[in-house]
Amino acid sequence: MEGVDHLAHERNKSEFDVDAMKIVWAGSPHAFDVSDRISKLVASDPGFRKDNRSTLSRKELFKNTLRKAAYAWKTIVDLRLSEEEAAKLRFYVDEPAFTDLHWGMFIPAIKGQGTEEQQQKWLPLAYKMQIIGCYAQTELGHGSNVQGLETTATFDSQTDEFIIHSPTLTSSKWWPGGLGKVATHAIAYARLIVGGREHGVHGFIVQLRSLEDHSPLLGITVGDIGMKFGNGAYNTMDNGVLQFDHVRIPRNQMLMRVSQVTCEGKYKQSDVPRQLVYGTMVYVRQTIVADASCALSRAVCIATRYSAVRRQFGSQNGGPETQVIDYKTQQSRLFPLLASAYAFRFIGEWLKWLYADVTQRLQANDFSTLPEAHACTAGLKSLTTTATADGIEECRKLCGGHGYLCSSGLPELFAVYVPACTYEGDNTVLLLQVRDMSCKVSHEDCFSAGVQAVQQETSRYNSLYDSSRAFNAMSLRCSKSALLEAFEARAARMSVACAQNLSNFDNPEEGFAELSADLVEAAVAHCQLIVVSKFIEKLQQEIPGKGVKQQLEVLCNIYALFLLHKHQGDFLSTGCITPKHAALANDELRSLYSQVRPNAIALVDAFNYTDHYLGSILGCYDGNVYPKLYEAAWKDPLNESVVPDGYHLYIRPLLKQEIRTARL
Ligand SMILES: CC/C=C\C/C=C\C/C=C\C/C=C/C(=O)SCCNC(=O)CCNC(=O)[C@H](O)C(C)(C)COP(=O)(O)OP(=O)(O)OC[C@H]1O[C@@H](n2cnc3c(N)ncnc32)[C@H](O)[C@@H]1OP(=O)(O)O
Ligand SMILES: Cc1cc2nc3c(=O)[nH]c(=O)nc-3n(C[C@H](O)[C@H](O)[C@H](O)COP(=O)(O)OP(=O)(O)OC[C@H]3O[C@@H](n4cnc5c(N)ncnc54)[C@H](O)[C@@H]3O)c2cc1C
Repeated sequence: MEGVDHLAHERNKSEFDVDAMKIVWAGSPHAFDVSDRISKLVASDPGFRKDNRSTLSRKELFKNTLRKAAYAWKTIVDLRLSEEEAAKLRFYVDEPAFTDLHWGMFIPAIKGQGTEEQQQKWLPLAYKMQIIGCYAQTELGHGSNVQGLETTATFDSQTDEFIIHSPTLTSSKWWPGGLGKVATHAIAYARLIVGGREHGVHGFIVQLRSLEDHSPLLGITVGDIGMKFGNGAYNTMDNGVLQFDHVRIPRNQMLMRVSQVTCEGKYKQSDVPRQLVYGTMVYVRQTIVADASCALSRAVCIATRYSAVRRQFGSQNGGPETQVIDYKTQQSRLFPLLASAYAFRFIGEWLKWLYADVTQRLQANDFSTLPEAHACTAGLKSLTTTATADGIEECRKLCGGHGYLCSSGLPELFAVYVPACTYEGDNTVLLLQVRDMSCKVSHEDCFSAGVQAVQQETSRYNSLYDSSRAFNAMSLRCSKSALLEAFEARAARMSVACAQNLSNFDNPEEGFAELSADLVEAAVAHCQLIVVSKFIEKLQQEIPGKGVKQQLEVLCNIYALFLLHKHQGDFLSTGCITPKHAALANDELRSLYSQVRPNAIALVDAFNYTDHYLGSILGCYDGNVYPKLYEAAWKDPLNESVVPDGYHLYIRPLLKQEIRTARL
């Protein structure tokens, strides 16, 4: 029935103020207002329709993306949207496009690595989209190993130019989004050579295409790298290939905040650390963490609403069957993901704060917190994207057969999301960067000390071990500090074990390589500790709204106890908890799931997603799933004719046993 809310009875059960939770989720009343307004604007504009993506050919899909990007820009300009509103609009349009890289990497790279003069020249053009940029770092032969890039930038003092060149096939730029068909400019990373000496990888602004007719400039070979995973999905993006054949650019197009080349051919390194060349990646990794909560919450919203609609088994005396959300197994798979979505929201907020703090310090030439920012963004990007990709797939399974339909929205969401585990740094490679993060992570101090500090860490571990032995059922249930200490003790113990094993090797590099799988596990433990500690910190703030804080307390406990249950081997083997505690944690989880159950629908309503953004029949707000699935099936292009194309050629001869003579 049109207009009936099939989930109203679920909404009536909720025990907290959903509107207040919407503000907590958005971050502030202002952020809620912007997000709410812009999401509705996009949802109500047919120009942003997206329900036909999976049936379009690549060419149609890409042209449609170009149209939408142009239409989005027109909307932004016509409505004079602020930078914040424009970013939200691109977010809710919900289609990977060249604009992501233009706004998300090209502009930040110029801001972070360009001199004042370079920023003044290039940023106004980029802000008005009079040039469109991409971020061309990865090559066919090297992605993770940035120092292994082969493209060269050789200074020619005679002409005051750099010559950008791809000396080998493997030096071809490969993957940059927006490069394939759209970008007019690139930040290209190349090995700098001045006076025959190499100075490592630096960024250069290179024009690729004519601003008149879009043809590639002299010496540039450029194109798309081909279809990627999934129908529709990330194929709206023109990931590209690029070769330079001795392309000349003026000297002042090397990004020169970190180091400079003078017209006499002198290479000068400023006080700024070399790692700032990697600064754009730190920025984007931080935004990827915030995005993880969006993607996971979207999948969880779909799976939760559908689980309340779907019924299987358990009918008593002809009454309705059981809603699948009432099965304990469904709850134990779904509710930890709901809790993770909230946990990632808050860690994203914290990381945003951390990044803003580092940026402010960098502007004042204080580079002291850069290593920690790098370790935290790398580790948390890895943790949250892995959990989100796995979580989306779990949500698909939680929706049974219908989750496999494109109209559930979940296959496309997974296909679009899963490369987040690879881009901006492969998740394993990034976890290996967490080696500098401290064993002494607490909620005041999340950073630094170094795995080598074995003695200090061992004594820290011992004291944590003593306090964690004081655990009992009450402390697991009521005391956040007991939980936090268990996570601290586990992370500390795992780091100490790595450090002790490392000290058995004469050559640290060899030890590091040999023990890298253990180091990765220790890094995950640290990152989980940070997420738990920041969730607890969030709860220490004032949170207005009836019952809102209580719901968040429950979710925080679920997040922590679920991890404790899942990784109980680590917790038990490090002696942080006893088998009895592990069993108590499990009992407590079941009780927490029962507390979430009546609030589950309201907790996903708090994400405030429009049906347009969700893009899922199973997740639609009114829960009117079956008529919508039935209707959508008939709209499939295959159903345009009753007898399919190909009947006379392939089906009829088969039925008439003429197949051996038919020409296939
Ligand atoms: C709003 C946002 C919108 C849009 C964008 C979002 C999504 C769009 C979708 C996709 C876009 C995708 C883009 C890309 O993928 S761009 C390419 C990204 N590439 C990578 O991430 C490569 C991964 N590799 C690396 O980051 C590094 O090379 C790696 C850290 C793995 C290398 O380590 P290594 O130690 O071998 O390197 P060195 O260069 O020798 O470094 C030595 C030293 O420096 C420290 N370090 C490394 N990276 C950083 C950094 N980023 N910041 C600060 N410090 C850094 C490193 O730890 C070493 O320290 P130390 O041990 O103390 O010497
Ligand atoms: C959709 C998408 C969009 C992208 N967009 C861009 C873009 O806009 N600009 C750009 O420049 N790049 C882009 N990239 C490239 C991306 O950044 C790289 O693919 C990524 O950094 C991984 O590097 P790689 O491909 O070299 O993986 P590899 O390093 O070759 O990884 C292969 C395997 O080796 C393992 N491995 C590698 N090194 C180590 C190690 N030291 N220790 C242990 N294991 C290791 C990895 O864990 C992985 O399992 C994009 C990639 C994708 C998929």
